[in-house]
Amino acid sequence: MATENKNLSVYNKNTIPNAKALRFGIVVSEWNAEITEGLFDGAKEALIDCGALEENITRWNVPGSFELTFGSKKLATTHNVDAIIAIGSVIQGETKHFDFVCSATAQGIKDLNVQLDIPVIFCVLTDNNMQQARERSGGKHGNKGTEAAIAAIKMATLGA
Ligand SMILES: Nc1c(NC[C@H](O)[C@H](O)[C@H](O)CO)[nH]c(=O)[nH]c1=O
Ligand SMILES: CC(=O)[C@@H](O)COP(=O)(O)O
Repeated sequence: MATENKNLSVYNKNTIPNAKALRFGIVVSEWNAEITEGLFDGAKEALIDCGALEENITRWNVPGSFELTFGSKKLATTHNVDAIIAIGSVIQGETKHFDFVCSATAQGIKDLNVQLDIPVIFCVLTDNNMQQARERSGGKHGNKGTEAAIAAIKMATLGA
């Protein structure tokens, strides 16, 4: 199912564990800040709506999506968190750089999920244009930050 046919912000709290005892790290890329701030707001709002305490949410900023891997690894190895949400917005430009940034970021975050003992949630939009990014960070398709927060809670409590 494509995002076109799904609202990223819809969730059923009855199916989600309470997050009161959980600690979260959120690493936010500064590229396309209009988009990444919207994703961050959606993620933070959903975490708190599901019981997380604001003081248990640690935010770090990194320059771009490519740096999300290092930032997430450093946060995970220096702070006691139960899950990390890596937030970025990559938008196609004139060159192939988009392809390399998207691939490296996805592979890097995937690798962290193999190497670390906590989940790192891939909250990186990879859009053809700004309109698509706006539609997925609080627009008509909802907010991928919300979706990522729910995934973080579910993965942090997996098997509990
Ligand atoms: N064009 C975008 C970038 N590019 C920057 C890279 O992510 C990286 O910071 C740079 O190559 C230095 O290592 N980053 C985004 O997050 N979004 C873009 O659209
Ligand atoms: C994803 C990018 O790095 C891209 O926005 C950079 O733009 P360009 O390909 O025009 O240099």
